[in-house]
Formats: sequence, C-alpha cells, structure tokens
Amino acid sequence: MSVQDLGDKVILTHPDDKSSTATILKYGATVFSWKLNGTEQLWLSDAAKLDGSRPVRGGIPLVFPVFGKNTTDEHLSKLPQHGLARNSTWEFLGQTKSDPPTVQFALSPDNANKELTKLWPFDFVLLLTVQLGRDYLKTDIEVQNPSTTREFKFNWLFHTYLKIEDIEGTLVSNLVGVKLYDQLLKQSYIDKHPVITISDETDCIYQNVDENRLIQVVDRGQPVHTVKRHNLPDTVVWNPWTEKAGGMADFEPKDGFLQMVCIEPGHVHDLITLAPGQSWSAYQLLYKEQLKYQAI
Ligand SMILES: O=P(O)(O)OC[C@H]1O[C@H](O)[C@H](O)[C@@H](O)[C@@H]1O
Repeated sequence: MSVQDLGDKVILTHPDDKSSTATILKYGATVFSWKLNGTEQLWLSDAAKLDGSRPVRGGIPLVFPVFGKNTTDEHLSKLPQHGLARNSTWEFLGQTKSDPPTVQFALSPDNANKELTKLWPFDFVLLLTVQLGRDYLKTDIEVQNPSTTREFKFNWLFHTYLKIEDIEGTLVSNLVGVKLYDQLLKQSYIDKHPVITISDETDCIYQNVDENRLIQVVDRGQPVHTVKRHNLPDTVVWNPWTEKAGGMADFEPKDGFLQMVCIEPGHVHDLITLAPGQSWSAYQLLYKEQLKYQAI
C-alpha cells in the first residue's frame, strides 16, 4: 500500500523499498518525516507538536503568504511570523500516482485558519504535491489567485530542517559569492567564504541564488543532502544555536541544534504579486548527489 490515510496524517511507502517512507501531517501539510532506506533525513524536535496546537518544529513547515514578520504591507503585517499555511489544516486530495507515490493537499480560505484569513482577506488556492522517489523527496507548490478582481502579494518558503550527524563537522557549499542579508547583523554583504560552516546562531537570507547552484550539506567530506530548487531564488540558512534553542519551548533536546541545519528555499527577498486568475509554482527537490563544488 503506497499511500495510507491515517486521518491526521498520510504515509507514503515506496513500492520498491518499504523502508523508504514519507509522513505528512495534514496540519500545515507538514512533511515531518522522510526515511530513505530506513534512515531519517529530516530533523524533528522531540517536543514538536503533532496535534495541530502549533506549527511543527521540524520537517518541512510551509511558509505562506509571508516570510518572517512583515512590517509594511497593510494586510501581511497583521499575520503572525511565517503566515498561515503551517498553522492551518489542509485538505488531503488523495493520490495522483502510485509509483512513485505522489499525493496532493489543498488549502484555501474554506479550510484555512479562520482567525488568520480574517487578517489576510484574500481569495487563494494552494496545491501542494509530495512525491516520494526511490532516492528523493520532491515538494511542488502551486499558488492560484481565483479572484477575478483582486491581486495579492506573497512570499513562499519551504522551511526545511535537514538532519545531520554533527554541525561541527558539517559545511554548506555552493553559496560562495552570493549576496546575503544577515538577519542577526541586519546587514547585507557578499559571502566570500568558499563554504559555510556553522558555530553560532546563523540566520542568513542568500538572495537570487542561481538555480544551477546545487546547495549541498557536506559532513566530513561526504554530501549528506543536496537541495535543488525551481523558481525559488532565495535560500535561508538557519541554525538557532544554544540561546535561541533554549528559548523555544518546542525545541528539544536543547542541544538538538547540533544535529540540524535549516536550508530553506523560497522567494522572500521581495513579494510576488499574483494578478487575478494567475498562478505561480515552484518546487524543492531533496536528493543524494556526489560532491559537486561549483563555481557559478
Ligand atoms: O520559530 P519560527 O517562527 O518557526 O521561526 C524559525 C526561524 O525561521 C527562519 O529560519 C527565520 O529566518 C528565523 O529568523 C526564524 O527564527
């Protein structure tokens, strides 16, 4: 059975390898587990809420229609950090393919968090497609504007928590030479480091990253994760480190930041404007690839 609907969550099992699975919570349409040959690829806090009481701390939370906290847009500025997609229960539309197992989820004002759609009163349809490949996990998003009269502006981001052995031996590659906005320093600069190493709180938005750059998480010389993006020009690299992790009630264990790094593909450097009747789509592909240091 390659797709099981268990009520609050859906489990995909690859037909060629029963130990490769993906589990999606309908709340937030959050992929909170991706096992490849039985090995978990995503980091999930031990204190993550999976009961719909708050966004999932880990996996791949979905960020829409705003990344972070907007302070300028009349409506977006009323929404909580990261918007309403991750704290709404999506409708499971069912299986679109059995091999590779592929399923779809939908969100609109009909089923989105009512308190939040009051604050952001626009008509929208989100369609998330999750595909479990033999050695990859692909998440596609389509954002539709069904209105015939009103445009809306939005950000989109896959807030992906990647599981690693040890942050001290890990680096992130192929972002050299990219302009970033450092959310901690509140400064923009070009990252001239050949690779990113993380030894403290890190919160950087890499902007307009060439789509041909394969972002790799490399653990002691071995690429453990490769992230390919389509139509997602920006990538946030985030690690809360000790103090911030200590301040998050749903972040456990408190030293769990040593086993995770967030690589978050999105469109966040500015707002996308979607005209009436138009749609926008993008995807994130997580897969295994040999080491590829690129100079783009
Ligand atoms: O705690 P959350 O609302 O899930 O946000 C967690 C993090 O998300 C992103 O990575 C932002 O760049 C960070 O500034 C933020 O702390």
